[in-house]
Amino acid sequence: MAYDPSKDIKWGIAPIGWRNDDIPSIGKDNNLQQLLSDIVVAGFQGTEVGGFFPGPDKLNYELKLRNLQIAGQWFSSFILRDGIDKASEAFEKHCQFLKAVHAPVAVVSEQTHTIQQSDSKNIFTDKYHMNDEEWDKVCEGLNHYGDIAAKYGIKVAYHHHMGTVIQTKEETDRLMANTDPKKVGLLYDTGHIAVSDGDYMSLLKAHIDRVVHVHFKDVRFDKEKDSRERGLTFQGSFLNGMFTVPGDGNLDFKPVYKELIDHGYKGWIVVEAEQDPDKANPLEYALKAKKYIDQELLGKN
Ligand SMILES: O=C1C[C@@H](O)[C@H](O)[C@@H](O)C1=O
Ligand SMILES: [Co+2]
Repeated sequence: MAYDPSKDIKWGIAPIGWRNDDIPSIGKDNNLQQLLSDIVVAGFQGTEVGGFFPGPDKLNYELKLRNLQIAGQWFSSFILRDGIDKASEAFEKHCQFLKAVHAPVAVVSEQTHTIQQSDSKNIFTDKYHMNDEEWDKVCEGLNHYGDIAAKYGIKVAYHHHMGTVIQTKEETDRLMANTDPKKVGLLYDTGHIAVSDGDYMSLLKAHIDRVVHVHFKDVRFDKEKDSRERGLTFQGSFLNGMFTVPGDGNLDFKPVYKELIDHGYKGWIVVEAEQDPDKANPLEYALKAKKYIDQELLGKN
């Protein structure tokens, strides 16, 4: 069948604008029903699973009422800390949940040594760099995850992420080179690579054939500069307004979207903007993102 982006690409928005798994106190009054109904109002087709979501039966029931789907769910991987066998047991449980909610991808991030939740480390300068032995172990473990995920009809979408062992393009290049393309796909996150490397197109162009999931996160350059100058933590930076929804910050999503469709990308594009919901009303920002996507990327009036 001919490629048709209007059918082959699904648009979602992540719960992170409503409630943040890294800081559970943020947005704690926004419940599941409120979140899912806001997503319908804003015109998205689905979301990712948040830490506060219920089990599959209740979740599937609430999704069906609103004709929404689950795109995937974050998995905090600890291959280096726990070893491949123990980490794989946890990953297999994750895949069982994803299968029960009909999600196509597992969003994987190696969290050993991460400074993402640190309340003191400078997110712009203090990340950990793996040695050769650690690199080999992570790549081996991720290939193993690929085998597990395949049993459940799910793909591994590896998330390069600020403050983690795989953050930069150089690190993502090494990961892609040392894992099996049939087992390990890439999650391309505009916001994380823009803050890490500045250039957010090269990573996409280099690995477009591995991309199985996409996060659209915009960056406010003035807030990024301020956060960098003040040496803020990851949480401090997003509470300072570093991230926002597409169309509200300084990244240009047109070449990103063009690159994806020029290469026949099939899958989800999920808007993901962590902000303080008390300052950035989640529904208002979801509507803003959808308007930008419709008008600027899809050419709708
Ligand atoms: O995909 C993501 C999941 C979050 O937990 C994370 O902190 C955020 O920055 C992100 O990109
Ligand atoms: Co992301």
